[in-house]
Amino acid sequence: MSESNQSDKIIEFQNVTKSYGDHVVLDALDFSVRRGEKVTIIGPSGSGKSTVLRILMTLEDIQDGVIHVAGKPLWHEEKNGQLMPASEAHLRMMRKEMGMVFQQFNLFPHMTVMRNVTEAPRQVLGLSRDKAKKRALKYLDLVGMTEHADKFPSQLSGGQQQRVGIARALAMHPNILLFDEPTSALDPELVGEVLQVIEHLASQHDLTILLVTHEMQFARQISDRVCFFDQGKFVEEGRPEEIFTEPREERTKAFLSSFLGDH
Ligand SMILES: Nc1ncnc2c1ncn2[C@@H]1O[C@H](COP(=O)(O)OP(=O)(O)OP(=O)(O)O)[C@@H](O)[C@H]1O
Repeated sequence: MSESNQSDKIIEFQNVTKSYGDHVVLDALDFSVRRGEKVTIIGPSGSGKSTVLRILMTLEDIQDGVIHVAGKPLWHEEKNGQLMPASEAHLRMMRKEMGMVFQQFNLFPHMTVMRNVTEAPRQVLGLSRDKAKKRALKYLDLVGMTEHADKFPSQLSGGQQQRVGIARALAMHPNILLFDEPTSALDPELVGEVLQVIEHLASQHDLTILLVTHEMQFARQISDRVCFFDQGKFVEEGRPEEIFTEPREERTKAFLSSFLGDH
C-alpha cells in the first residue's frame, strides 16, 4: 500500500489528550487513518482503545489537541481562521461521517428490528418511511436478518442482535465504520457469524474501518494495519504480519504472548 499523504487522511488525531480526573487515557496522541483503510487497535484492557472510538463518535470530548475527520475539525469549528469549540449543530453534522457498532449492541429494546434500522435514517437524515424501509431491507439482507425484521431484540440471539447493530450503522451510509469489540459480549459459538459480516464489509474498498478487538486471528485477516495501544499512546503499528510475527517493542511482545497464553 502506498504511503499516506495529507489528503488521504480521513481521520487524523493531532496531539490529542483525554483524561478522567488525574487519569490520562490519551496522552498527546497522534494517529491517522487513510480513506478506505482497515485499521485494528489492540491493547490491554482499560488502556483507552474504546475511548478513541467514543471520542470519534462524539460520545466523549477531548481536553487538548485537534481531530480532523474527512478534512474538517471534529471537536472544533473554524471561525475567522480560529478553532473554536464545536457547536451541537457541527457535532451533529460530523457524526454523519461515522457509524458505530457497540460491544453491547445498544439496540432500542422497545423497537422492532426494522424500526431499529429505520429510526435514525428517518429522524436524522429525514428519509421518508418508504425510503428508510427500502434501505433497511437492503442492509438487513446484507447481514442475513431480513426474516427477523418484525422481531424485537429480546427475541434474537446476541449474534443476531449484533448483525442488526451493523445493519443499523450501515443504514446511515457512513464513510467510516467504528467497531468497539463487536464480538466480546457474544457466546463463542455466535462470534463467527458476526465476524463473517464484518469480513464481508472489510472487502469493500471504499469503506474505512476502525476496529477494536481481542480477536487477534480476525484482526490479522482483515486489517491493513494493526496498532498496539498502551498507556495513552500507540506503542507500535504495522502490517498484521509484522505486528503478530515480528513485533519490535517489548510491550507488544509481552501483550501478545500473554494474550496467546490466555486464549
Ligand atoms: N466515563 C468515565 N469516567 C472515568 N473513567 C473512565 C470513563 N470511561 C472510561 N474510563 C477509564 O478510562 C480507561 C480507558 O477505558 P476504555 O474503555 O477506553 O479502555 P479499553 O482499552 O477500551 O478497555 P477494554 O478493552 O477493557 O474495553 C479505563 O481505565 C476506564 O476505567
